[in-house]
Amino acid sequence: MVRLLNNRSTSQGNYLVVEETLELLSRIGKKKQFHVPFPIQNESETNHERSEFGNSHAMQRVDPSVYCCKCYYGTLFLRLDLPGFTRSVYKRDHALITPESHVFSPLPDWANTLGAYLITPAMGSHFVMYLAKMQENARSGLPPEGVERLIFVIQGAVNLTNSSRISDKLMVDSYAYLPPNFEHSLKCDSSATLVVFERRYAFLDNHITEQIVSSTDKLTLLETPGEVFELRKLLPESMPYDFNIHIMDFQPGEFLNVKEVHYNQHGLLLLEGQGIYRLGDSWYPVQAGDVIWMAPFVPQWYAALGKTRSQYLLYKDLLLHLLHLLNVDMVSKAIAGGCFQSICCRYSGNVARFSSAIWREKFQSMEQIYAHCLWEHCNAIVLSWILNMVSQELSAGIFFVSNALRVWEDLKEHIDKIDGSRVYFLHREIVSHSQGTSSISVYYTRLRLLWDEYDVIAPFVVCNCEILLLKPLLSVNQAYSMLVQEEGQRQNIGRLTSILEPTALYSSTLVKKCFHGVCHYCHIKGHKKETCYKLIDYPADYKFNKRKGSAVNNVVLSSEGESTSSLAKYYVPAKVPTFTREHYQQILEFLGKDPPVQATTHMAGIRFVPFQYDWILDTGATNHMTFDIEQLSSYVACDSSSFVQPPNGKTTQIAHKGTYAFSPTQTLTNVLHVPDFHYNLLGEMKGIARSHNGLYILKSSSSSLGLFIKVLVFVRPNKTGLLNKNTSIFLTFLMPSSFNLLFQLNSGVCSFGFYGVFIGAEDFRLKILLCFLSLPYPMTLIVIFLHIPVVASHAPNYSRDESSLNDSSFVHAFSCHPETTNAQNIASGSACPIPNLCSSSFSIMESTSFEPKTYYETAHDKRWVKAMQHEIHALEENGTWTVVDLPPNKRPIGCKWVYQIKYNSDGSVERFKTWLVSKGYSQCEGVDFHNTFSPVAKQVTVHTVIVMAAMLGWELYQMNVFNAFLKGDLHEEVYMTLPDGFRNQGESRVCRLLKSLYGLKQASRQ
Ligand SMILES: NC(=O)N[C@H](N)C(=O)O
Repeated sequence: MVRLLNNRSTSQGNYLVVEETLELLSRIGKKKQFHVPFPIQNESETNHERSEFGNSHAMQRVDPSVYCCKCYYGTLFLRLDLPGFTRSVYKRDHALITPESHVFSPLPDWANTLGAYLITPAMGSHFVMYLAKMQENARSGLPPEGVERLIFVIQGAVNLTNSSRISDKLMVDSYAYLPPNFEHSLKCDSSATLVVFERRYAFLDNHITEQIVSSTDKLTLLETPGEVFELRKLLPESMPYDFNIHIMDFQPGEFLNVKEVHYNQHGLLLLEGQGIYRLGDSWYPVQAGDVIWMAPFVPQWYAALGKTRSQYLLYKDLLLHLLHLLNVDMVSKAIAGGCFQSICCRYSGNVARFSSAIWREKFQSMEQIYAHCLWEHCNAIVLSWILNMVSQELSAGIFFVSNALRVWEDLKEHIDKIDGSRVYFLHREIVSHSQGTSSISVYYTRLRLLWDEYDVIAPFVVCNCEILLLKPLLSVNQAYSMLVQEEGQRQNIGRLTSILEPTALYSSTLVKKCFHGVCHYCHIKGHKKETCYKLIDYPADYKFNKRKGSAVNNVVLSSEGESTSSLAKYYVPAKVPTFTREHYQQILEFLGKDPPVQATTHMAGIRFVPFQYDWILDTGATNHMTFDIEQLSSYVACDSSSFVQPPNGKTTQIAHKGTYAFSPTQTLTNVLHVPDFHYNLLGEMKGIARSHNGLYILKSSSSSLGLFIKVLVFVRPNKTGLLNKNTSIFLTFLMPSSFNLLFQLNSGVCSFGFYGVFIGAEDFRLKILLCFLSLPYPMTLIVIFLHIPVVASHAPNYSRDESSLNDSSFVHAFSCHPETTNAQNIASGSACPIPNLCSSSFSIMESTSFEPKTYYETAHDKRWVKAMQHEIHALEENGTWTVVDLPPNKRPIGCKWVYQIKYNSDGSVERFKTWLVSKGYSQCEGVDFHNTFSPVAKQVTVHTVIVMAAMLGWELYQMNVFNAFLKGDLHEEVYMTLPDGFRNQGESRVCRLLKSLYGLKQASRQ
């Protein structure tokens, strides 16, 4: 190494070359002093080369294809000797292709010629650069239509003949430019090596290019302001030529002054000398024979090193008139090489199309071409937007499409498939997104993102929430600041209310117990036998050393109105919505009580989701309306001029008019079917109901009167948050027969709610309170009456008064404590705990249907009734049972309906599905069953069959059987009660099961 540096050069370039070699060697464990095995080329060798090239300044010029064997520096030779080593590099925005990595193969359409493609569009270029090694009697082929060609001779000589039979002999350093579609032929008698550049010609106006034959020595040196290198250009600098080839000469030590970054792409062949090329962030020692591809905008810089001149040939595109077509975004996009190539391929495809002969015919004038250029420009920009926006997975599929509209439509089609489910997902996210403990700005930002996406992919849905009812409509920012203000206020008073947060409530007061008698069971004063803890078990939170007064929870209102906390830690989240003082007073008013000295309120809860098929009360609409024709028992079509006009000002078509039956005895006539609606609206109550204390008492077609009400019921949890195990609480609302059993609570959760629409009797108040008396132990029930005016003209208005925000006091509650309820009082009507329905307004977001849990929730919903009938029909068809009288000494197991709404991928309801499930847990081994097994195919078995069918070429048929237990005969004697809805009052007959049913011990378990 020392010898090398001393003998040849101390220039930085050599030093780097050698240093790099040493570093490489040290990395592979050969770090030791070594001698350059080959002497540096001497004059005679150089002369030999010169004679081979037959050209005066070919001192270092060699055939690049064999150059690796003749390199100047033994150090490089050493490196190339290493197994698998190459200096070639291929990166996203540049490539160095060195001679040892050239691969030659016969050039198509050329005779006796081997070619090595060095730069092609596969790299991202819009041109090709290749070496053509012509052998004896070699002949060239023609480039494809519309493609122009430039050849430069680097070794040997060729004869060029054109269609006019004019011939030119081209020696080393000679070149020829051959316009697109120009007939020509290159012939070689002995051998020649050419570097060839080809690209699709970008036709412009009426300009055409001409054949040029010349050599570098005939070219004049051009001015290079600010630069020191010598520059010659092989082609004229005129409009028709869309590229040029530069010959650039550098003396040792000279370098590019400008650290160039520009839109042009380059193909470079180093003809002589050596130096350092900087490409992007990489620095490459280069020498004669090396080829470089430079993508647009790759930072580039060259310094000539060594003792002799270095010279390179440089392809440079001149898309002056197409400059706008080059889209920086596309190139700068940080994507993997393959993708990048694809973009450029596609891009060059555009250019190619632009320049094709078809275009030439297509466009008559410059205006047309410019118009098309503009189109291409927009197209390219939109394409780059799309490509930059979509995920890598998606972009892979669209790289090859060059028309932005097509890409867009493809994507739309592609993504539309999941659009529905995305809409559904967004919808649900928006509906269920709650502020929780986050600040309004966090909440707002997240919600805004959801809304923005929703707005884009789903049509605008008119929302009648309170803020949106303001006139003039607030801007989003105004609404935001209004909410922030409100947030501030609430923080000041230390309360945070969120209607979507799970809420429930316990209220109890220090009102003196109303029952003064003695329990007949334990003989202790203050309660009755029915509510005696000794008899019915103590609640877990029962305080044995109890002081007067009941448990205190979240809010304690002293006479001074201060709040304190006590038992909250047991079962109430730290920040739960609380009652405001107004609410509390309202409740007390309902209860007909004076504000106590001390009162307590507990809250816990559930999320409230309305059922789409519920009827929204007292909407103020002139007519009753339903969105669903299926709900009408009889109807007639309306003519196309029938419209309703909701308060949003739009007119909406009425499709039908018909009758809706709430129950066999209660019907609504003249109900309009308005398909555009999302809810059922009960219009003006006049005529169908009379108002009484804010309740609407329905006049029904029969003599019995009904009451519409939506109720949420919360039960106070015990201390540990759990109801006593095995505790079933039956709340019996004494209503018309079908609603007798309202619900059963045997949940282990600390609080729960129930939501439903009931048709009650006229003396509802009395009966609802009476039922509380049958509670097993003291328990506070909060009944929340909800009234949801979707298009109500009397919906709360922000401007009404400053307390309007608190008007989310949709909760009208009353507390009922068995110990505090005076049945006599209530019966005599002196206590009036029924809230005013009219004022209980509550705006709620549209939501999806919920799945009923009990038969009673579905008994009057035609869809569920239909689904149940369908299931029964299928079971009977399959011979699942026969209906028999229950034999003596036999005990039937129960059964239960299970409901599920099946959704399409777009969130719309596909169908209402029901299953009849037997209560197999009450079966006894040896009586009702002996063995348990799996009468349905296991998934793995199905897979095996499919695999076998695929392997053996079987045909597979798929059929859908409505019942899971097509087979699965029962051998045991199992009796089951008749399913709900298919049993008459007092019916004693049962189903003798012949086939398995879900839930049976004999049924599937996997
Ligand atoms: N890398 C180069 O040599 N670039 C040239 N100076 C050019 O683009 O003009």
